[in-house]
Amino acid sequence: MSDQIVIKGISAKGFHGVLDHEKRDGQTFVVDVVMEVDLAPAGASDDLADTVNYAEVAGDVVGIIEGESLDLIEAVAERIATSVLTRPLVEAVEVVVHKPEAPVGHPFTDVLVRVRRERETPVVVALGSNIGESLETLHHAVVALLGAVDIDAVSPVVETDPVGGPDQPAYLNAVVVGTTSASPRALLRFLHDIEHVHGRTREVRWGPRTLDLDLIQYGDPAFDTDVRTDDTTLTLPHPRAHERAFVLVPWLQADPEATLRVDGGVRRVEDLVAEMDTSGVRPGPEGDLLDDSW
Ligand SMILES: Nc1ncnc2c1ncn2[C@@H]1O[C@H](COP(=O)(O)OP(=O)(O)OP(=O)(O)O)[C@@H](O)[C@H]1O
Ligand SMILES: Nc1nc2c(c(=O)[nH]1)N=C(CO)CN2
Repeated sequence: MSDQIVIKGISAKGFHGVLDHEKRDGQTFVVDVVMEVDLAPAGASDDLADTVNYAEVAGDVVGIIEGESLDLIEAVAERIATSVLTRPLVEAVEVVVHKPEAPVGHPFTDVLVRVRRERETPVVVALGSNIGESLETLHHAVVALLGAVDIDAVSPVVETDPVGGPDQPAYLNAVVVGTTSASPRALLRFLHDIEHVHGRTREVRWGPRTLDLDLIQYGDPAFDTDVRTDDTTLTLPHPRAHERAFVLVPWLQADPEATLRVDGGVRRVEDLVAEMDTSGVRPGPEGDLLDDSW
């Protein structure tokens, strides 16, 4: 990602510092923020909703400078970085906090700290294949996912009866859980690119496919940090995940503590699985999808 939104020289009075007089009298702090954001969607749509409103970010930064008194500019920078990363479109942020009136005791022009923080959002990706060498395809897809996802766990492979669509062969399904610094849309594009490499075409709804990668969840509903969107090009959480044993059974195997937002409420995947018919899901070929012995 090379696109950036840069705000330089946001200036406000704060009361941060180790010394008593710094906390009492205050001084000027100056902040630069560099946000890594995919600007192509806003470039095409000319719509503020597709990007990050820099005025809002500047307002948040001033709020932190003027807010709770901290000892260290490191802590000020960290709070600003955390605040900027709550915006789902920001994939990474660099924050510089300058303290040009710092009590250094010698002539100087500036003192500053610089931090860079990347988003590390928990994500769940479901994989399916029922055409070609499905096991090999799933293995290659999991390895390709490493380009955007730090993988925490890969489920065992399950063999599943097809759900919906025309008459078609059984599927191999699996689920990957991990974290990503990519935005939801950037991650979906990445998934589509992997599908494309494996010759995925979209002709029949729920029809047979060489490879299907679905973004099931982005963020953690247990901490209310999951992204919710009704947009048909990216719906989160995936609108059919809660009723699909071929997603929930392997997901539970990969993460026994998993939770999913269903109709606005947070449900344990373990409970959802206990309530559903799982007779169409069987153990698949044994082995580790990340292992290159396939
Ligand atoms: N959470 C999501 N994960 C993946 N694709 C999504 C998601 N939300 C919306 N989509 C959109 O759905 C479109 C169709 O995706 P796809 O062809 O994989 O559907 P499908 O696998 O046949 O059906 P299903 O969506 O029920 O799994 C994609 O172009 C994508 O933009
Ligand atoms: N068993 C199974 N059935 C499906 C699957 C799948 O991955 N496994 N994917 C579908 C559309 O995404 C439709 N039906």
